[in-house]
Amino acid sequence: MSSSKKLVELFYDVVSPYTWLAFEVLCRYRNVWNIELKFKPAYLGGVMHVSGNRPPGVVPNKFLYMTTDLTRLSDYFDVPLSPPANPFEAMFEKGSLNAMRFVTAVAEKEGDVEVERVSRELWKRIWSTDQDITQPASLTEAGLKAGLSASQVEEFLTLAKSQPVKDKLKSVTDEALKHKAFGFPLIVCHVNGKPEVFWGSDRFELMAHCIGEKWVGPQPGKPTAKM
Ligand SMILES: N[C@@H](CCC(=O)N[C@@H](CS)C(=O)NCC(=O)O)C(=O)O
Repeated sequence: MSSSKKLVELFYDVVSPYTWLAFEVLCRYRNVWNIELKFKPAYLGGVMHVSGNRPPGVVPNKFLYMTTDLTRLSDYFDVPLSPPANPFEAMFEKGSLNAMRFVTAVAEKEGDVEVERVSRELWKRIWSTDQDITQPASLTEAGLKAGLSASQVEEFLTLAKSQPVKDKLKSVTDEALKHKAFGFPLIVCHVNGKPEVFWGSDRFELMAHCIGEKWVGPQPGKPTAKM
């Protein structure tokens, strides 16, 4: 990493639709801003539990608002978000523990490219095509689509059940909690040795200001405003 590059860490969990937006934006800006983007797969359930927070979707009016909000955001960010038929089942009953252990296993053995691709495929399943992300067959499908070989997928499925990978996911989640996380996306920008912590996919303008960069909308490569 060139010394002038600012380190930007994205703490994420594929159970979070807002985090998918932040993930895609940061992937787009990675080559526009002078940053090194570091993926930090973590477990939102743990963050919620330890911080004493409650998922926003459990308040019925907030849930309704979020459904509308996500539809608008999908268009604005150009990310194919589409809520599952039963978001409560997908988010709270099935959850993302297995999926995030799988991503953690990939992160332990592979580089950013693989982690990015596998994470995106899992997000597509839960937040676009309404598919399971808990079963080994589901993780296998996501892994293969992300370009992993069948033997790599097999290895990561086994690793995901191992204590070191479980501990790693917990330690990254603890790291987010040390930054006082209460939800995701949690984006930590290291500016002059100091961590600047942002929550949400709606803080990019402020974040850009803090790191001395320019926010030009969610699609930096494309012309702005539809007139
Ligand atoms: N305003 C934020 C909302 C992000 C959000 O609601 N994230 C959820 C997970 S999908 C969360 O962590 N919520 C915690 C809370 O609302 O306190 C955004 O636009 O990104």
